[in-house]
Amino acid sequence: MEELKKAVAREALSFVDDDMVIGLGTGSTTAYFIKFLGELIKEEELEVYGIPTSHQSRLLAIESGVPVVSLDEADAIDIAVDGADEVDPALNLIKGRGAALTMEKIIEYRAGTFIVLVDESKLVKRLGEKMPVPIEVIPAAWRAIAEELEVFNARAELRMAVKKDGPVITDNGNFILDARFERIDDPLDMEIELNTIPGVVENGIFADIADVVLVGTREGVRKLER
Ligand SMILES: O=C(CO)[C@H](O)[C@H](O)COP(=O)(O)O
Repeated sequence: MEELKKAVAREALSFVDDDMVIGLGTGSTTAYFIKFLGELIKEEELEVYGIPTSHQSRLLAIESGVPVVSLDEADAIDIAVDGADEVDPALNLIKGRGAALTMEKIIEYRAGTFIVLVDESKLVKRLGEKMPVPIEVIPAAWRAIAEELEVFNARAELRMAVKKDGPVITDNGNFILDARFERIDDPLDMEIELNTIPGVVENGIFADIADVVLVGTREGVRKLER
C-alpha cells in the first residue's frame, strides 16, 4: 500500500513546473508528494511555493524544504494535489478523514488543476458506499445538526479524538460529524444541501472539482480525467 501511495505521489510531480503555486493537501498520500516536491525543488532549483491545507501539511512542507505562503498572499493557485477517501466514476469525491476538509475545499476549488492521489481501493460505484461524509460544524450546533441529518436519511456520529479526551477539534476550532447516508444519489445536490444547514461550516463531498485522479494499482498508475 505504501508503495502505491509513493507511486502516485511521484507521478504527480510531472504536473509541477517552475514558478508555480501549489495547493498542498493533507493525509498520508499527500505527505509523500510534499516530501518528493521538496526534493525536486532542491534538485532543480525551482521557485515553487506551497499553500498548505492544514497544520499537518504546513509543518511537513517546512520540514521538506517547500516554501509556504498563505492563501491571502497568493494571486492564483496553479495546481493542488491531495488524497481522497472515495472516488466515484464521475470523479466526485469524499474527503475529510483527516478533518482538513474545509481548507482543502477552499484551496482546491481555486486551483487551476486539482489532482487527486488514491489507490484503487478508494474507487467506488457510489459515494458513501464505504465511508461516512465528514461534516465540519460549529461546536454548539453539533447535536441539532446531527438530528437534522436524519431528514437526509443519515446517521451522524461526533468524531472522537484518539490522543485527547473528547471530540476531535479541527484546525479551525470546530467539531466533525461523520454522517452515514443510506444513499447519495446526486453528490452535487447533497453537497449544496448540507451546506444550507445553519452551523455547518463545510462538508466532505467534493463534487465536480477534481480534474485528474491518479490511481495506484499493482499494474502501475492509472490516470482518470474529467
Ligand atoms: O481528506 C483528507 C484529509 O482531510 C485526506 O486527503 C484523505 O483522508 C486521504 O488520506 P490518505 O491519503 O491518508 O488516505
